Amino acid sequence: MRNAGPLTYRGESIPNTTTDQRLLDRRGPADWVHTDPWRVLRIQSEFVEGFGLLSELPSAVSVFGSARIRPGTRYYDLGVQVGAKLAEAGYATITGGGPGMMEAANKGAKEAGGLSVGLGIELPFEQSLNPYIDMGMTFRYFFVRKTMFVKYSQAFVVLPGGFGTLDELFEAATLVQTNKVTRFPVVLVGTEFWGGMEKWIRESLLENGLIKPHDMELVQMVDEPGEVVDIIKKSHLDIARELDAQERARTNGS
Ligand SMILES: CC(C)=CCNc1ncnc2c1ncn2[C@@H]1O[C@H](COP(=O)(O)O)[C@@H](O)[C@H]1O
Repeated sequence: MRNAGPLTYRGESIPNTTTDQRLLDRRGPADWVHTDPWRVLRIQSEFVEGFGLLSELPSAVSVFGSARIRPGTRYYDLGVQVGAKLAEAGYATITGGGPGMMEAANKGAKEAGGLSVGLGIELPFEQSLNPYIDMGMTFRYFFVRKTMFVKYSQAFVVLPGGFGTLDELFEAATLVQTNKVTRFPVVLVGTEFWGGMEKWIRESLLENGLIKPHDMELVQMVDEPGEVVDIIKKSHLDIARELDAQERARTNGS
């Protein structure tokens, strides 16, 4: 008889090698490393690592913005202030971990004593997580990384940025619009920067009936870092009250 892990073999069914021998004794062809079934395992391991890193994170806000804005500019300073205000309000700051506005928000958060998190992405050119990150992970897959931003933060703040930032903004807007996430504030910072887009959304999307009037309220726009935090705090307070009322109604009803 032979036990192979949970399996039992007897008589002629007993294999002539052990599982360890089959694993360790031969190399075999390596083509499977480049196949989708193997990639699925890698994708799975990214979810496992990401959930492991972030599942005990305190309340957090994801901050998005351009990778290209340099230190010493007014937008960079705005990013630093946003990170600092979030830290002062007790929120961890999660960014894409890269340079520019991501670095600015991480810097502000860290220097104000908050928890600063960076979720980087593997890119075709060399790049490392910015130096203001307390906890970080670099992802291979954009879609795994995006899940982490949504799952482990309670609000999105969007600073000036390009295609990457727009992608993150509209993903959030779509998730809220389709009720995939509920009660999730999305705040744009910089009326001068975002005002043109809001006008276009109103004139082209709303007026052609491509979005509903209340969809315009899914995203709020402000200038001051303090206002960003006020909106998020108010929204979270409203949610807490609503959950409390639901709980009281449930216990009264039972
Ligand atoms: C200098 C350079 C281009 C570095 C790129 N390095 C990056 N590192 C991490 N996240 C990034 C990077 N580029 C884009 N992203 C993601 O896309 C957004 C910025 O893209 P963009 O610069 O607005 O379009 C960020 O919020 C971030 O989540």
